[in-house]
Amino acid sequence: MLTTRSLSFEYNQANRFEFPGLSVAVGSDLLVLGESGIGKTTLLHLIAGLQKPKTGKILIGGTDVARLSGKQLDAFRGANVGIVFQRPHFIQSLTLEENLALMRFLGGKEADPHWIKVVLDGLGLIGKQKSSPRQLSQGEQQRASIALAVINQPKLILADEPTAALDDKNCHRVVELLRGQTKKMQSSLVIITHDQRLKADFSRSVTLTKNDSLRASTH
Ligand SMILES: Nc1ncnc2c1ncn2[C@@H]1O[C@H](COP(=O)(O)OP(=O)(O)OP(=O)(O)O)[C@@H](O)[C@H]1O
Repeated sequence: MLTTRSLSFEYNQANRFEFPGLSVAVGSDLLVLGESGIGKTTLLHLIAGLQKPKTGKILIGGTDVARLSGKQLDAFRGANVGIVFQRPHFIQSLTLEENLALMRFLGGKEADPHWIKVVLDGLGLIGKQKSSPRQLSQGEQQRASIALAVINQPKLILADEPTAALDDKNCHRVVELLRGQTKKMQSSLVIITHDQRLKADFSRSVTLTKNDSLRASTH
């Protein structure tokens, strides 16, 4: 479960943001849309605890991440937040299953080869566990980055432009996989994107907009 309230942030006078409150229930999802430069990645970084908000609360399963710092925050993020980046982040010298095992270690979870197989199977990657990330196709890499994000059974899955580089067929497939994993693990999913193709796939969306003072609106 994710709830944000009164979130604001500023890099400097010219780049100040006030974000709308978000609420995503367990097993549910939300699409956050907005044009380039509107603050989508900034919002994702605030929710993930990678940047500190100027004001506001970010509750993930009841814990206010805006109040955590240092090691507490790193441990909380590792165990509870899975991030799908636009370009996958792998350690190229490790196989796919070794990357997943390392992610579990970093999240403070026990190595669990059976669970790693279950996740790879669910994402259509079961034959690829011994492959190096660079041997995977672009679509396979994107599914592997979903595997990295969900391997620790996070309370919250954040996806930053996960479909930008994909064709229509793979775009909708990635969304279905993300939603399927979210339901299966009873997580909450937030997808942040400017990819308008996704709008039809989601019943709940928020569009970040800008006017005289930067503000955001909910639809
Ligand atoms: N470290 C920084 N210092 C100053 N300004 C920044 C910094 N990072 C981002 N910005 C500015 O803040 C604004 C929002 O950036 P952000 O990356 O959140 O936008 P975005 O909506 O994700 O854009 P895109 O879709 O192009 O990735 C931009 O105008 C950007 O130039």
